[in-house]
Amino acid sequence: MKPYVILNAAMTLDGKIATHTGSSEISGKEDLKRVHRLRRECDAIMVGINTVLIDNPRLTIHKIKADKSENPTRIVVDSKARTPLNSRILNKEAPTIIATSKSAPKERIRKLSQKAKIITTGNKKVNLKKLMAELKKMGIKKLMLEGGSTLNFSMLKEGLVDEVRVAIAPMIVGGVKAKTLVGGQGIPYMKDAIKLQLKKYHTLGKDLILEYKVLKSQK
Ligand SMILES: NC(=O)C1=CN([C@@H]2O[C@H](COP(=O)(O)OP(=O)(O)OC[C@H]3O[C@@H](n4cnc5c(N)ncnc54)[C@H](O)[C@@H]3O)[C@@H](O)[C@H]2O)C=CC1
Ligand SMILES: Nc1nc(O)c(N)c(N[C@@H]2O[C@H](COP(=O)(O)O)[C@@H](O)[C@H]2O)n1
Repeated sequence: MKPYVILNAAMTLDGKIATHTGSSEISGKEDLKRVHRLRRECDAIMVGINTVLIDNPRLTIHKIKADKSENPTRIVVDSKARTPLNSRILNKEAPTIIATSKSAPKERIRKLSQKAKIITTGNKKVNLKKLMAELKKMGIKKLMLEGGSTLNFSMLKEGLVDEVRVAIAPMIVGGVKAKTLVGGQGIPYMKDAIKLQLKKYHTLGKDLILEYKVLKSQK
């Protein structure tokens, strides 16, 4: 049992979700409104620790009108409990969960537990399947995965993503070190690629929105 997971991101035409310096303002203002409407539909938003360290995101609904009570729960996948105590994700605008592993230092867990709920799964890194099961038990039915590149790969590889929604901005930045929509170790052979089915597409301002269903592998 797991929540229904929607991976959402904005990328340039060359598939980058940030430049090599970490700059990532890609979506146009219309797309940001779409993203925040999607946030409002979800019970939780999940990101990887690097996204927190680089972007210091709020992960609340703040580009459209919404009541504070509508903010989804924020989740950081943070094996070693590195989330800075002054990060915006730990403010009082919404509940926060820090998903850690057994390798996290006890003292960091103690400090973070004063500001967030801690869920520990996995030995060295977070066990995403177990985390998803825990979240479902807690009543999280619909989860928005908001990156970054490394976490997107792990979630797709584990078969935990149900839908992929991307905004393609009419921009190209290049750079071998610039993060792409899906990074991680990658899949060695094209025959083993994660297969998708295009369900919807439309333009939104200057961006092109593509919505895919993830096809479950027959392994
Ligand atoms: N344009 C967009 O829509 C978005 C862009 N970004 C950008 O993505 C970049 C960050 O991406 P990444 O560096 O790839 O980091 P990430 O945000 O995906 O975090 C990855 C880290 O999560 C931790 N982790 C723990 N357990 C894990 C597991 N089982 N699987 C995977 N990761 C696990 C590891 O420490 C790992 O290095 C930033 O520059 C950010 O701005 C992030 C979100 C959306
Ligand atoms: N959809 C989308 N478009 C972009 O251009 C982006 N840079 C992102 N980034 C994601 O949104 C987070 C920032 O959220 P707040 O505005 O601080 O609430 C950022 O950390 C990425 O996860 N997404």
